[in-house]
Amino acid sequence: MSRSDDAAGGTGASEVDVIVIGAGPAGEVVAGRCAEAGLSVTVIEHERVGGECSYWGCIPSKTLLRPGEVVAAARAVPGAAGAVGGVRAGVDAAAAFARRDEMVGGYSDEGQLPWLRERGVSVRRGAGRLVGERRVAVLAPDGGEQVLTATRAVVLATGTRATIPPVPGLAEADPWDNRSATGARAVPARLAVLGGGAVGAELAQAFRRLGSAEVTVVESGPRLLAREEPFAGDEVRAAFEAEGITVHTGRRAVAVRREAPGTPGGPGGPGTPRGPVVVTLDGDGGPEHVVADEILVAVGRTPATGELGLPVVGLPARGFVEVDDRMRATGVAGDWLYAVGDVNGRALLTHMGKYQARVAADAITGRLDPAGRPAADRADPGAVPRVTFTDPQVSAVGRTEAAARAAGLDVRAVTVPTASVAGSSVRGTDAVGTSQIVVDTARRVLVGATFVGHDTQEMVHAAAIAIVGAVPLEDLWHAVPSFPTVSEVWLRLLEAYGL
Ligand SMILES: Cc1cc2nc3c(=O)[nH]c(=O)nc-3n(C[C@H](O)[C@H](O)[C@H](O)COP(=O)(O)OP(=O)(O)OC[C@H]3O[C@@H](n4cnc5c(N)ncnc54)[C@H](O)[C@@H]3O)c2cc1C
Ligand SMILES: NC(=O)c1ccc[n+]([C@@H]2O[C@H](COP(=O)([O-])OP(=O)(O)OC[C@H]3O[C@@H](n4cnc5c(N)ncnc54)[C@H](O)[C@@H]3O)[C@@H](O)[C@H]2O)c1
Repeated sequence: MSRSDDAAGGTGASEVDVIVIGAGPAGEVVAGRCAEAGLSVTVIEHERVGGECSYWGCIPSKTLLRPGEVVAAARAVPGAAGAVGGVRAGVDAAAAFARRDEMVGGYSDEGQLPWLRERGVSVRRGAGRLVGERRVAVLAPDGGEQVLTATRAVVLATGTRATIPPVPGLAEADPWDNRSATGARAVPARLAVLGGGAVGAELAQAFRRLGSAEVTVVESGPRLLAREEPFAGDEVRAAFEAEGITVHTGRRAVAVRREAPGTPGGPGGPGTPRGPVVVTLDGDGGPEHVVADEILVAVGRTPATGELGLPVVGLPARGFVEVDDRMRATGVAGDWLYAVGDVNGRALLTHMGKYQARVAADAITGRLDPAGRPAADRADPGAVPRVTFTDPQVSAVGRTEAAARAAGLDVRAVTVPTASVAGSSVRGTDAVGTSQIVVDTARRVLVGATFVGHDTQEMVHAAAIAIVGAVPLEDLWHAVPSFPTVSEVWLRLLEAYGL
């Protein structure tokens, strides 16, 4: 089988071992790992190799959060505080945007191609869609179409797009989604954010610290970060309110109006300023309207499956592609169709998509896992790590207390203040947050852990290892945390449990 690399525009082979549709983080990894195992692989991408994460997700959002985080951290350290102004005054938005541009490679995927090239993966530019069993049509940017055949497997890795809810007037108001927000070139004076999940919370704080005078988060559920422990959302809310971000929970936008959309080239003509947007809220307890200069929609994700031709193989035309633990699409016979990453809806996180990609590649190539077992997803749902990069951070892995009980586990949760250890105080005067472990009382092992606080992002992997390794509490007792680190919170938690 030929291994032509047509990333530069060649034609490539029409029959290969594996075809991957979508070259985001999940698609890249499944393609690379299959190729490393000696298979011929073509990956089809209609935008940029690297996907949402690289250009409009993880990377730009974390880059835009970072300046505000550093300035806030410095302000909490007597001796350093004088070197920076106020939390927002110290942030240079133009320089932050320039750094963002650098981190996204100037929105070019040139830097992402060598990794695939080195593995002999062929990249086809165009939109892929299923046209039969193991058959995929590629619609090239020039309108040409070619049908490719996979002798072994087709892997769907097309990810998701921002969901725009059917709120009257919202679409006409030309709202921001994660792409426009992470790609912003100016800071709106007033920003309204619909949705208080990870996207909404991170970007609300990023823009407040980049200089937005008013940021208002409207969340329909009872709290921010609903997937996490309730105390996490409450503590992030308290931090938001302390720095002037308004949070409305239990409220929905029922109408949106923008007098003059005024986008460059739009109804108001090139360069016309956009008029303010007025968001009408339902529910009680707060204002009826929020007025802002931009409105960011962050209410969840819609799988990019509508154009994939799924009915051809007997699957519903839209929605997430359901998979088994080997990442095979359920309901499709013959073990040839796989789905990895956001598109299967299991865990919408880059690292989990890449883990699923390794599982799928090994399932396709027949490689056993390091323990000699057939490749399978053994992390989800019990050991999914996640970090929300707000300040304070919410770093968690495994099940929340409620999710553990819902899964039928008999658990006991203990909490301690993250600030109860010297490492937190040495870091600064602003220590906040709660840390918690959720313990399976029958096995005396961790099934969940959450650390809210500063610099907790690096603590979560220790908890992941404790959960995946099913380390008994009695053994964890001998894992001595260094002094003075924030990790000493582990010791406080074990003591709180009664050890
Ligand atoms: C603002 C924001 C911040 C985030 N921050 C984090 C974070 O900090 N950490 C984290 O773990 N996750 C984060 N995420 C989630 C993360 O971005 C996704 O989980 C991840 O990008 C999913 O990877 P994927 O490969 O499954 O899909 P995607 O990254 O969406 O890639 C799919 C690719 O498929 C292509 N494609 C789609 N349809 C077709 C087609 N028919 N033919 C050819 N190509 C096609 C697309 O162009 C795209 O390149 C964030 C998301 C957002 C929106
Ligand atoms: N740091 C990270 O790892 C990170 C950062 C960003 C995104 N992500 C991933 O991206 C995924 C998508 O994030 P997201 O924040 O878009 O979705 P989400 O599902 O996490 O949160 C969306 C929120 O919007 C609320 N909502 C829904 N409809 C609403 C409406 N009409 N009005 C007001 N609120 C409404 C929901 O109650 C929910 O709390 C997440 O699942 C997460 O895994 C991860």
